[in-house]
Amino acid sequence: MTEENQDREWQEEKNRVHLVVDEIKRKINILRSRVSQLKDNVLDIRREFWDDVTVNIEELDDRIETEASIKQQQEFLSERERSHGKASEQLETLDKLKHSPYFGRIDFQQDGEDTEQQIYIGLASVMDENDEHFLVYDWRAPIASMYYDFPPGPANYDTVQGNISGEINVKRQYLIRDGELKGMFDTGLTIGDHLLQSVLGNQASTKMKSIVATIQREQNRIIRNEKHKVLMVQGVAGSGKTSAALQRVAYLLYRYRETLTSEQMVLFSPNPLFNSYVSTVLPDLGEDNMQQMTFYQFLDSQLSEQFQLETPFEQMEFYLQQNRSEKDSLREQAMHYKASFSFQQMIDQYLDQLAESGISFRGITFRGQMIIPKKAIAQYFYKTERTLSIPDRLEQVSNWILYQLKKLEKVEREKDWVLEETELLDKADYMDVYHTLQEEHDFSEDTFHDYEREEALLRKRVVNWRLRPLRAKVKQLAFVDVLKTYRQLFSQRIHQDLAVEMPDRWQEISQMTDEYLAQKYLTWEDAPAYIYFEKSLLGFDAQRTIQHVFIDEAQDYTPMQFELMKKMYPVSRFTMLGDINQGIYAHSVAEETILSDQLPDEHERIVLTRSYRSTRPIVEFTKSMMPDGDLIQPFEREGNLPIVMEVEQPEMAKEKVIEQINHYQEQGHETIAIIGKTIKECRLIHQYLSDSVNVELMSESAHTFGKGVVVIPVYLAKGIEFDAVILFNASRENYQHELERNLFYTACTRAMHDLALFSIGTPSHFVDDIPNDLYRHYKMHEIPVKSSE
Ligand SMILES: Nc1ncnc2c1ncn2[C@@H]1O[C@H](COP(=O)(O)OP(=O)(O)OP(=O)(O)O)[C@@H](O)[C@H]1O
Repeated sequence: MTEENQDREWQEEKNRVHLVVDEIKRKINILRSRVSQLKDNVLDIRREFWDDVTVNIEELDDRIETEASIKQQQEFLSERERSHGKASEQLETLDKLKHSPYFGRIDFQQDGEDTEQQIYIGLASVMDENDEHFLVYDWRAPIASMYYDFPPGPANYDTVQGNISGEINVKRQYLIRDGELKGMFDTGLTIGDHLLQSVLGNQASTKMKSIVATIQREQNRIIRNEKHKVLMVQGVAGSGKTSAALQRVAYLLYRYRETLTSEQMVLFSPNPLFNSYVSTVLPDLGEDNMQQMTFYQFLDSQLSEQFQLETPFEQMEFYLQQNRSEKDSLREQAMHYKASFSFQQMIDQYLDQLAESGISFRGITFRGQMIIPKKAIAQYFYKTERTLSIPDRLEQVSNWILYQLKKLEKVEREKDWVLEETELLDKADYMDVYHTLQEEHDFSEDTFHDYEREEALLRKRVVNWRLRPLRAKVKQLAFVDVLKTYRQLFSQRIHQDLAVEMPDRWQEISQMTDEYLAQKYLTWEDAPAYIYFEKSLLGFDAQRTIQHVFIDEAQDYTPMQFELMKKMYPVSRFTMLGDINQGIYAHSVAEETILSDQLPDEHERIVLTRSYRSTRPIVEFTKSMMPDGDLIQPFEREGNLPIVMEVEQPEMAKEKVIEQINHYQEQGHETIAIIGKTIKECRLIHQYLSDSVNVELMSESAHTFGKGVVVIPVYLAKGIEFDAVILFNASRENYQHELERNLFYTACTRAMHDLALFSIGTPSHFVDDIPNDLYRHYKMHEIPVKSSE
């Protein structure tokens, strides 16, 4: 293109930006007055709510009419509120678009058509003044997918009517800030190395950013995938798994906007810090956040008050402790076994046995008296139809018990204690009884036996009131002693009959498990198993409204945990994202995880190998420590070589770390993480540094982090990134086991621009695997000061 043409084109594009921004501003003005009108409307309706309702409660007909009138008024108010909410959201989106209305363009010539279409792509659609043509297409529109999927040349996209093919003649990126065109580039194969370079070169933020302008083709496959019930993504560190997952949520909310809402989606995240880290992405995209929770919160909500539940981080701290006792190593073995598929099979087989015999029941007592002994309940249960599931059979038992309670109720009403307790009834009960009597009079005109009738009604109330909690418990199937039944699994008698693989020291493991259960303490490895067992026995209270479940850091989930989720969310689709190299729980190294497992369901697997987060030197360094590291490709972004600094003792490390922090801050790094292996180590680091540097300690309870320097254990830094990372003690002593390799790798891959490893003593052998030219190695010796005599 000649320079003159270039200038002309630049001017045209500049003018177009102004034109679109002007149209957006015009729309904002109209919308603003509509929003304020709707707001006044809503306030007026609320203020005058009762004026417009006909209230008359004298007669039955009047009451019905009053109710209808209230309902009508309520519906009118809700409709206005909804319209106001919708218009306010549109206004917010337009406010964003006014600064940057679009970021991309493709010129597409559809096969068989004469004219080409210019498709401008932005955060949301904008129509022209007459609502006839798109000035901007939403990035999620079907036609916009070609922007992410194809370089200039032949291209196609799917629509509801079928696939449409043609030719992309121009593919262009724009940088528009404050409503002004700042730059534009014609792009080739990948979307704007230019733009991506500049985005990735920015400082890390304490909140995750949206990537719509630079989504890569392989990420787009994740975002728009709709074929399979289970989508599984194995992506290397920093490959954009979380980013793609969040854009996918936004995509689905757009694609199914008539039927899907953010409340019907759940994201399982690794820790509460991560929750807040990603919380701004969807609102930035103009969508509401989906539900977010950790698996711990999920389990905790299921266990209610029954148990004390160990957190995954407590388990991790246990696992990482240096000096282990004999009992500790037994628990370690138990942790592996309980994460295995064999253990799930053991539970399933045990459940099969329980269908024949062995469930422990609780007898039903009323006022201290046994009314239905557990033996009778067991007998009734084991007489029910065996082809039915256990939960269905228990439902039958529940109905039978409720029927017995009904019979009992009649007998109890006549007893003396009931009369005594009528005095305990409150005023409202007496009033109710009085009204009932009055109504009865209205109908029968029979005032005879008033006193007896009142007493009978009061007696009925007392017994009903006393039986109510019992009935509720029966409905909850509390007559099944789940814990006792589960504990039987760990008694020798039961497991002898099970045809599953047992670990070497099963007997000791059983005993240990039983001891924990007796204390109502659930270790992290026991909790999913217990809930799986409980729900299989009593029935899953399935959440059928949830349509999509996203599991981030999926490599840390066991098949049993996944099984639980599938049963809790039976109609949901699953998107699972993880990295086998970042498995940091004991089981994720040795046992099956949902990423390594062959999923029985129909699923699609997408592999991401390009890492965007870190500079090329950091990726080259980190990938060299992983066995399959060759598969990891860095995005070409230059930077400093990582540093490995070996010091003799902690005092020296402290001094050097402070120097390094200062150096990073001078370079303009705003978020710096000093990563430790355990919280214990982090507390020590914090103590070392806090009198010289402003540092914040992040513990399990942390929900947000700010700019500055933080000290954080690896497991809480998961999924998050920082401008610079300092690994405090990368020594051989501290990092040696295979599980620790993953921790080590996860810590190092949190760095965007700079990475420094400090080692007190010889560095970990994971560093030995890295070629020397990929880092700078310093060894600091203390120079003995000669004392002058
Ligand atoms: N297409 C993209 N355009 C711009 N930035 C991107 C893109 N893909 C990823 N990134 C950036 O790369 C970084 C890593 O992304 P993200 O956290 O989503 O990766 P991840 O695979 O979930 O990482 P990890 O597993 O290591 O936690 C983020 O800063 C993200 O903004």
